Amino acid sequence: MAAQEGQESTGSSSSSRIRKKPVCIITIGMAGSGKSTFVQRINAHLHSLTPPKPPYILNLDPAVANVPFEANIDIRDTIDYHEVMKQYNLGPNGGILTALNLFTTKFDQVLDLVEKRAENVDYVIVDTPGQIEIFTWSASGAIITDAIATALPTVIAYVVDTPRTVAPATFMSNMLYACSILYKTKLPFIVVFNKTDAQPHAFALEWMRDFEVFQEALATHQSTTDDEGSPTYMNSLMNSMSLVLDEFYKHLKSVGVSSMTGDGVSDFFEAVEASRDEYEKEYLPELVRMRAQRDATLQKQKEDSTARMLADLAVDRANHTFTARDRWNPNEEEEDEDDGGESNIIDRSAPWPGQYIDLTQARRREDQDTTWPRPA
Ligand SMILES: Nc1nc2c(ncn2[C@@H]2O[C@H](COP(=O)(O)OP(=O)(O)OP(=O)(O)O)[C@@H](O)[C@H]2O)c(=O)[nH]1
Repeated sequence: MAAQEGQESTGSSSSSRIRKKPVCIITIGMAGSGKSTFVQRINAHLHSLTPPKPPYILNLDPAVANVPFEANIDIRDTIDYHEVMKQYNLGPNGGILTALNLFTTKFDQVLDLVEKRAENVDYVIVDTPGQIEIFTWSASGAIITDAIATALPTVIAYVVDTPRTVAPATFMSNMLYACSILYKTKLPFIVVFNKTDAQPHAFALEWMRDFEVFQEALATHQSTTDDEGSPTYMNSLMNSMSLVLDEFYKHLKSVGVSSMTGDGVSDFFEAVEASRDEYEKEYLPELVRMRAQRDATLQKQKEDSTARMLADLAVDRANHTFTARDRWNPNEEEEDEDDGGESNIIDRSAPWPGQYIDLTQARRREDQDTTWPRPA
């Protein structure tokens, strides 16, 4: 409801005369933290609003057997994870990574579909693979995140299994991981302490607010001195880390949610709306600056290679054999790398006017003899 109110209350402002772009929520978290249940909960929340605001959902987990929500685009419709494992002779993690790599090659089509729907939805939700590192530390994860963040205001929802982080050392490891993702993506970041019905997250907020309380908790959980009475290496390390994290916590939004009961979901959407502003004020200008820098570098490279090519041509002109061989022949057929605009990403939702969706492609059929391209 908060999100809805947030949108309506700004409805009269001059900036909102142009329709706001949807916010993309990328859900990341350790295996079993409750990502899919969380996505289903926020999906249900958006459907329950008046009027309902159904989101556009992307499932990027090729290995998941069942998802509790109806995804609009599902990686499993395009990539058969078991087939990838078989053909490339891979284990489960290699299979998920290769499936994600293959899907990334089609991500421009996904973005096209998302952008077509941007007029009609307020939120795009992305569920990521269960093995967190496959998304956060792979080239394809970075490409997908960057592509989405360039097209839409984007926020990372980092889902934490609260009952499993009550031990200070585990809590700190989880927060260090969150910190690494924040610095890698540089996107607005919300820590979602999930499963608060099983374990309230007040302890986590207290540890994040006051590092001395956290250090006390550390001291009670493990011995802080060795046999000679000096602080143990682990103790010193964790104390220093907690000081580093103290800075990180200052820039962090955190909410407690129960994906089971729905408790805290409104707080989450308030944090999302605040993150949209953060994206527009901080991330977008930085993105524009980096893009301008990249364009300038590319332009410089282009000018350098043009200069080199002209110099080479000057040398070649002295040699008539090369000149004759390299002359452009208009009758020669050019190699066409375009696939003719053929699309094989499936949008499961109702087609919009003019859009043809071949539902026979919605599931890979047993009789299809697909040969995946070998990885380079
Ligand atoms: N008590 C409680 N259990 C939850 C909550 N959210 C998720 N769970 C449970 O946590 C388990 C894992 O949930 P999933 O949604 O499958 O987690 P996931 O992160 O998507 O799992 P992977 O995709 O395998 O990484 C399931 O048994 C859920 O029922 C919650 O808010 N409260």
